[in-house]
This record gives sequence, structure tokens and C-alpha cells, in this order.
Amino acid sequence: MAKMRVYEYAKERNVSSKEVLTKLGELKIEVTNHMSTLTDETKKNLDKVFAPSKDETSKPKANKTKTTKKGDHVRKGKQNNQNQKRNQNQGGQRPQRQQKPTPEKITFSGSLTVAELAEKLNKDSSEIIKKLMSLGVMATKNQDLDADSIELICGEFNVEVEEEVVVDETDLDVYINEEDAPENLQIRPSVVTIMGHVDHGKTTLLDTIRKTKVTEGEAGGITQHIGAYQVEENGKPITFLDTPGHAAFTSMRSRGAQVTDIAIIVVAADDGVMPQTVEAINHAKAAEVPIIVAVNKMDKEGANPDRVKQELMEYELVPEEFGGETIFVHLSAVKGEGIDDLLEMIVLVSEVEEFKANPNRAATGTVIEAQLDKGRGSVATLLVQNGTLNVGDSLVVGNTFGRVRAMVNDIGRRVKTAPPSTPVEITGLSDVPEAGDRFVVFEDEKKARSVGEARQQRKIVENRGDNTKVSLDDLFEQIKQGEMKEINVIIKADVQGSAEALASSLQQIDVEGVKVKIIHKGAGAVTESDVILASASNAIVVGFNVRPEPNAKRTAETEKVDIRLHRIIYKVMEEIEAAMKGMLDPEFEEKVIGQAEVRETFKVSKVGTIAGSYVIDGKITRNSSIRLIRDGVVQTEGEIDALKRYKDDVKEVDKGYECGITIKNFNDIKEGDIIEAYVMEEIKRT
Ligand SMILES: Nc1nc2c(ncn2[C@@H]2O[C@H](COP(=O)(O)OP(=O)(O)OP(=O)(O)O)[C@@H](O)[C@H]2O)c(=O)[nH]1
Repeated sequence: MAKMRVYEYAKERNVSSKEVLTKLGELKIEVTNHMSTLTDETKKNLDKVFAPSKDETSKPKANKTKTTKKGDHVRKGKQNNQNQKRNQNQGGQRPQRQQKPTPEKITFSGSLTVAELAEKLNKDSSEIIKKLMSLGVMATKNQDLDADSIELICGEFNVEVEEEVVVDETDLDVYINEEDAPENLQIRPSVVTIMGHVDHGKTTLLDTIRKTKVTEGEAGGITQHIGAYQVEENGKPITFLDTPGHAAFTSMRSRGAQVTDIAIIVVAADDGVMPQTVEAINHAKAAEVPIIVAVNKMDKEGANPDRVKQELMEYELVPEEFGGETIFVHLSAVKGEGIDDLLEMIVLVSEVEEFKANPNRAATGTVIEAQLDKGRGSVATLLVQNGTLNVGDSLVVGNTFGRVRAMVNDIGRRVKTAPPSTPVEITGLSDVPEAGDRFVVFEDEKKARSVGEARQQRKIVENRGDNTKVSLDDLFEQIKQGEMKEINVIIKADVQGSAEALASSLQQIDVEGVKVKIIHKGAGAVTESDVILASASNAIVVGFNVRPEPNAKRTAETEKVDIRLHRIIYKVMEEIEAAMKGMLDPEFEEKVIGQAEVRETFKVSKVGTIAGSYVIDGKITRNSSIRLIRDGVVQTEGEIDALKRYKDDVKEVDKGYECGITIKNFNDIKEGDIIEAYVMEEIKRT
């Protein structure tokens, strides 16, 4: 048997190379790409899947690839027949290209190599290479051509081209984004999240709403926490997500799930707008959801709702009485006052926004929370966002799958169905999904299983999160490819004034029509919440005179968020501008090698202040540069003067050991300070 490459095999079987590659992956047969050759044995294995059964030769195979062009479905049947005829005529031999006429039309998906294009056009590769040369492109036989080049070459031969969009069946978005005909859509309850500053009353408000509303009419109704609950106002249901705070809200969004329709920002009337109020506003704005302001603690003596309104105007939340459109509701969550007003306003906003879904389709939605229960196995609270979920449905949830064994609603009742915007707790999944994972119900159990298993497999292979996040290093590439018109930036600075100054300076940079958009700015260390917001908004975090908190650093690593730390405004500007122009000089990058905590200080005349320190992470080396951090703010950057263990000078001190550190020309060291050691490392480009 002649040697055959993956793409040739795919062609012969009239499936895409990608499908064959996926199958090979499933069969655990290693190949590099579509140009790899197949052994006879591999071919036989593949034939079990791809070879048409004898009585089916004229029927197109159950197609895994959908082909679309400008929204139209392209039929492949004709091409199938042609291929089959050709195979029959020539007994499976490779066609004699020279003798075949140039086709009128070709189709392709993604890209083609020069050789593949030549084959499709019934030409010799050398002919294509020559054409490319005449167009100023030097290419070899095995080089990939993008869609534009393929179109260009085909134009030269007067051949029509059609690009097939290959649909990845394991991508849940494909099902979630399937559009419903407008006539099938019906009004659904809104899904509400409560956010705001610490202690402003988020939890109390959620509890009060639940207590006064959920249990009404439920004689002895058991309310259980499943992560979300539903209440009714004038016969209109509203769904509340039971995890207050913007971290949960945004971490879901960073995973691609937008569950909230309306954000309630709680502000205590006696405290006013605080840093986390601003964060919450920015999170809601970034998610583009309508905001209702709940001015809470109105029962308190110092309550000053007017001040809250004044302060919020700065964030473009202007009440109607001042000519704006933002709804403000006065509340006392503790006394239960104003709750009905708030619910009424939520209903009002819902009516204006007209949140809709199609209850008559297979359900899709998002995991609100999930855990492993000793008795029941994997237990997950799902929010149905479209369709209706039924007991017995087969579904894929994130990277796991299963069948809905039992379903319980927010008041602990067993239910058989869950329409859109309903939270339900289900059992029956093979594994525990993560909050923010999406789910899709499949009519066909086998399909749910195969998609679920493929996703599970893929998760094992590729670590979660692809590299689509922006980093300054690849910014220019994305700008060039037209993928980026705005660069989202989050600024954290030592004081609010510097954050403001930096924001306005950055916004003035205008390179080739690309603008800087400030998603959030504030004072203080870079927090995990900043990183999650950056991840959800595809933003870069700029820390000015501040450092990331340890968990922010960890999250940035897993979420692949780029954090840039600076001490001089023009350096930040220079760096961002250079990146936008593609001139970033990435030769050296700072690498933090360790941190030591100052436990005690000793003042010694002649020597200065000695920091009796304990290495809490990595190591401190004699030659490293250091910075001194106090409460997340950088006090100084400099060099180590002496590094000692007891009385001896040492080259380095590892984690878990004590040491004495003095900093060159710097003595203002205090207990609790962190000494961070770093080195400049050359970036190795691949
Ligand atoms: N007087 C008064 N106190 C309130 C009101 N709402 C909440 N509180 C009190 O404020 C404190 C904080 O309320 P929480 O509901 O825990 O606030 P939170 O925003 O959920 O706080 P975190 O969960 O820490 O972010 C509690 O002692 C509440 O009793 C109110 O309307 N009036």
C-alpha cells in the first residue's frame, strides 16, 4: 500500500484533516500534523471510523464538520460523489495531476500548504511556488498558506474559493450560542448579583430578601443554601445569586460565563463610597450590566444618602433627580425597609431590558457552585440560562458529564423541570465541575458522553486556559492582526492621585488608532480581584509603586495575566507605547527569586539598620537586587550591602532560614517589611 499522509487520507474519506487528527488523538496515535504519514495499521484503525459501509457509499457520512460561508450552509454531497467516483475510477491511486483540468471551484478550511493547494488545483507545486514568487511571496512546498494567499493564487487561476468553517463539536459555545428564532423567545426572570464594599450590608440584604420573600407561604419551608435563590415580586420571579461580592461575579465572567443581568451596588449611607464600591462599579461596567444602587443602613444616625449620590456621580451613576438615569433605592436591610422598593425596581429594569430565553429547547447554563458530597457524589448548583432542564437529561458540564439523577430547587423541594433563570442543585455528574463552567444538555446520551470525554481528555492534555490573554509582548501582533483596537488596563498605585495621573497620561497615548481604556484604577496593592477582573476583561495590570499580593501573583500566573510593575510614570508610558508600536525591547525581564520578612531590626552605628529577617519564599542572594515593601507599597529599590547568617557573610539564604540583611544607603527598615529579591533575566525567545 502506498504511503499516505493524514490530509490525503482525510481527503479520500471526505472528512477534514482535523477530524482525522482528533480521532488519532483519541486512539492515542501520535502524529505531528496533517502532513504526517500513516502506517497501514493506523489506516486500518481509522477505517473503522471513517470508511463508508458498503450500502452507504452514496450517502454522505454523518458529518462532523459543518461548513458555512457567510452564514450559508454549504453542501458537500456533490464533492463527496466526485471524490468517490475518482477513487473508484482510479482504484484508490493518486490522481495524475497533469491530466486533470483546473477545477472551477475549491473549498478549504483554515489553511492549506502549497502542496495541498496544488493538489486541489490539479497543478504541480512548482507552479504554485512560481506564482507566489511572482506575487512577491517566497514559499516552500510544505509551507502553510493563509486564506488571503489561497484566494490570491486561486484568483490567478480563475478558480472560485470557498472557506469552510470547521465547527469544533466539543466546544460548548457552539451549542450555547445557537440562536433561537425570535418567535420562540419568552420573557425570563432576571438574575441579580449584589456587590459592594465590605460591611455595607450585602449578606444582610440577601438574607433579608430571602427571609421575607422565599419562605412566604412555605409553611415551615426549609431554605437551603444552594448558591442562588428565587423570590417573587408582584408575581414576577427574580433570581438572586447568593454569593455576594465581585470576586465571584468576575471570576465567572473570566471563565466566559455571564450569568448576571442586573448588578445591585450596596453603599452604606453612613460610610459612603469606599474602594470596593468603586471596584464593584467597575466590575459591573466591564460586564456591561445595568446597575441599581441600594443605599443601605438608612436607619443609622449618620445616614447621609445625598453624600452617597454626590460621590457616585463621579462614577457616572447619576440619580434621576439630578438628571441622570441611575436608580437609587433607600434601604435598611436590618429592618427590612425598602426591600419591596428594591424588588420593584429590579422588576422595572427587567421589563425594560426584556431578558428572554427559549424554554422549549435543550438546556444550557452555568455552574454556580459545586462540591463533592460524601453520600451523593458530585453535587452542582446550575443556573439554567436557556432551555429547560429535566431530570434524566444527559449533559456535559465543563469537562465532566452525566445524567441529571435528581434535581432540588432553592427551597429544598425535588423538582422534575427547571425553566430558564432557575437555580437547581443536581446530582449525577461523573466529576465535580467548577463554578463558572458552562453546561449543555444533549438529546443524545452518546453524544453527551463523547463530547464530555473529549473535553475531559483535552483538559488533561492542555492545561486550562489557552494563551489568548494579552501580554505586552504579544500586543503588537494582535494590533497588527486587527484583533485589538483598545488596550484594557487596570492601574493600581500607591495613592489615588498617582493612579489618576497615570490613567490620564496613558489615555493620551494614541498609536495607529489603538486606544488605552482604563477598566479600573485605585490605590493599594494589586489584589486577586484586580487580576480576576483583568483576566475577564483581557486587560494588563499596571502596578505603580505597589506590588501584587501573593495570591494575586499566583492567580496572575494561572490566568496568564500580565502585571507590569513600575516606579516612574514615563517608564510606564514608554513601555505601553513601545508595545503598541511593536518596539518593546523584551531582552530582559525581572524575575523575583525570593522574599524575606523583617522580624526585628538592629541599629548599629557605622553599619546602619540591620534587618533580622526570615526567608519566607524562594531565596535571597547576595548579588540580587532588592526592593523593600511595606503594606504592599514599595519604599525603596536598591542593592544588598551585606547578607549574613549569624556572623558569617553568605552568598545566599534559602526559604525557612533566618538572616541579617543591610541595604546599601538605606536605613528606614521596619518590622513587618518585606524584602523582595530579584534578578534581571534574559528572555529566551522561541
Ligand atoms: N444599622 C444597620 N446595620 C446594618 C444594615 N445592614 C447591615 N448592617 C450591619 O452591618 C454589618 C455588616 O453587614 P453584612 O451584611 O455582613 O455586610 P457585607 O457587605 O455582607 O460584609 P462582607 O460579607 O464582610 O463583605 C452587620 O453588623 C450588619 O448587621 C442596616 O440596614 N442597618
